[in-house]
Amino acid sequence: MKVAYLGPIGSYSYEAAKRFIKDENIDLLPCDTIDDVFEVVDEDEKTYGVVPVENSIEGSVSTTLDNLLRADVYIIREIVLKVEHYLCSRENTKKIRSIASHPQAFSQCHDYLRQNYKGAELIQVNSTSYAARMCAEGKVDAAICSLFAAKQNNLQIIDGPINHDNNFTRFFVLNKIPNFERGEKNKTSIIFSTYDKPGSLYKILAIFNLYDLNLTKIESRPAKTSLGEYVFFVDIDGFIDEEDVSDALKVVQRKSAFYKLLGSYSVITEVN
Ligand SMILES: O=C(O)C(=O)C[C@]1(C(=O)O)C=C[C@@H](O)C=C1
Repeated sequence: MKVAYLGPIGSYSYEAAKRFIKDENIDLLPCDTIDDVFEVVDEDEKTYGVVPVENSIEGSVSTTLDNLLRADVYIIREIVLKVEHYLCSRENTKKIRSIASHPQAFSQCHDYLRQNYKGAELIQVNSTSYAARMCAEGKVDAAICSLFAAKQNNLQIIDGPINHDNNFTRFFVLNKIPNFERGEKNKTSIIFSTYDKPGSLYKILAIFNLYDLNLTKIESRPAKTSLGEYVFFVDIDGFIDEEDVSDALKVVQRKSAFYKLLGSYSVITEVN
């Protein structure tokens, strides 16, 4: 068994992957992009994948949602981590003209950057740990990354945490096999689309109401078929083996133009 994650070592996805494997001696496989993580999971049922899906400040990671729509993989676990970003550099200097990080991390530090580094060039890269590596190689003046990534790359901490308060990211663990395992806190995720008729979304939502199910998230994304066509991502409080959940989903499936079960999984929340 292997666990693929958005690398290199020291990304928040790496932290989430470590929470998933606990102390077991399992190979971690760093990938350059979220697309690559989905690809390796889709190709090999022995490989698990860890991807970020949603942040409490910046919202959904659209690449992850789009891959969930496309790929033939399932969500088997959710991991929630508190995310704390630091501004790091090779030297303890205030002269910072270029800063590298992941776009999500820049957004999570938006106010700090506006107040302190308004003129700096912000260079978007694939992950915060990649940004740390670039900084160590002298390609940028600073990086926004975790303490662990800074340490891995021998960087000095200039400031931090520099993110907005209440900064949490949800990660999904993916696998090709729908090996759904219930835990203490469980969720079930689906994607559906409606027919283009008055009240069609309302009628689907009425099914969840009828079965007294709590939705923890609903989000629309372009269906990528034509402009104005959408799919809806829904997370439900509850596990697929609960009668109300499985009965409701049977009806939702019957009434939807498109339906996909993404997974039923337990949630691990680690907020330090
Ligand atoms: O760049 C990383 O370290 C990641 O794991 C990606 C990611 C994200 O895409 O949301 C993960 C957590 C943080 O919210 C910022 C970046």
